[in-house]
Amino acid sequence: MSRSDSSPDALDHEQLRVVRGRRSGVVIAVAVHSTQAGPAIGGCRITSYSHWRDGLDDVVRLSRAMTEKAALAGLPHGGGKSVIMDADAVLDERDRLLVLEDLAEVITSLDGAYLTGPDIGSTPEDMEIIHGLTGGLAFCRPESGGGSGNSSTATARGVLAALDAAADHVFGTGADLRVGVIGYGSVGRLVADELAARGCAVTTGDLDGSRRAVAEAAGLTWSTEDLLGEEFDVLVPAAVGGLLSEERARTCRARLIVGPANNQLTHDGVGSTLHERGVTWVPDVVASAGGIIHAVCREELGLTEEETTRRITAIGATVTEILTDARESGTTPQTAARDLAARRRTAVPA
Ligand SMILES: NC(=O)c1ccc[n+]([C@@H]2O[C@H](COP(=O)([O-])OP(=O)(O)OC[C@H]3O[C@@H](n4cnc5c(N)ncnc54)[C@H](O)[C@@H]3O)[C@@H](O)[C@H]2O)c1
Repeated sequence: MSRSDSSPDALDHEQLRVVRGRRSGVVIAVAVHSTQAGPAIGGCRITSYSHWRDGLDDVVRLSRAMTEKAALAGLPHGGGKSVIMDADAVLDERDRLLVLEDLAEVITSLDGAYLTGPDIGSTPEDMEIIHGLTGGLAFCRPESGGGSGNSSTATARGVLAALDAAADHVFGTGADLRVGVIGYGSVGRLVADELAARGCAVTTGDLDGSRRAVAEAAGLTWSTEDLLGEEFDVLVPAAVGGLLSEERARTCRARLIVGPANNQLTHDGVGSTLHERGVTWVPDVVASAGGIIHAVCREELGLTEEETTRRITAIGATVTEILTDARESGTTPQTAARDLAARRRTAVPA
């Protein structure tokens, strides 16, 4: 490791850099969890923390999850993540550039071990800038710059593949589903609208009430209630992470939970609570991978859109494998996903 850190969670990381940017003065952390299968990939999160240690915890946790996500998706990559710990520092365009230059400097110093992409607070346009400054170490650039563009459509496609496979596993093929979608944003909207178009009874809600008219026009029921407490066959978390706490896992009334939000569980034990209550939870590292599969396949591997779509849809087969393994071995889907990721990490195709 490049820097010693008191957090034991960071000790399984190959590299961890925490710097105060010399141009911006902002604290930036970059974590490379693994390069075993190839260079680490993972987005750049720009957000504010009450203490820099919280940002460090985030980058460590998120980069480890990226190693699992890349392995489960069959990508020739390990996991990494970067965190810029002051969202206010990028409000002004000139200041934003200084922060991006600082981040690019850290990425360059890692000698190709880490490639970044967009995450909360960062954009495809930011990736264009970092791509230029680092000589190509950023993905998900705008289509106008030769990149693969917005990842929401691919992410939604992956969520639908995961949902279809999991619903077949839990309810049997062709069941009429009542679905709740938490968050009617870029991905949630695509998933909710598609399910409604297929004839499912879909309820959605969003902190942003201005989305209600669009949702209702698409045939959805709008709710201002906490959808975790409502009765659904399937619940799709498509808002922020950390939605499923121990307490909420004990009271939630859905039978299946599958969605794109990253880091849905507040801690690993929540997965066991859901399992004990007979709620099937599809790990977000599997369900949310469509976007990154699209970016890597199009920008790096040079695959056609058709082949890329095939790889995204294969998320469904991975979900079936995980849920079948969990059922047969009596473990949680989380444990089954980790085991499968470990097996795939050593056998990643190009
Ligand atoms: N966009 C992608 O390609 C992608 C890829 C992987 C994972 N994800 C994850 O999926 C989730 C959704 O991504 P997105 O791109 O649609 O984000 P988004 O910001 O476009 O949409 C999220 C929506 O959730 C709403 N929201 C926030 N907190 C809420 C709450 N407590 N209750 C109800 N609504 C709430 C927001 O108002 C917003 O409309 C995020 O967690 C993101 O990290 C997205």
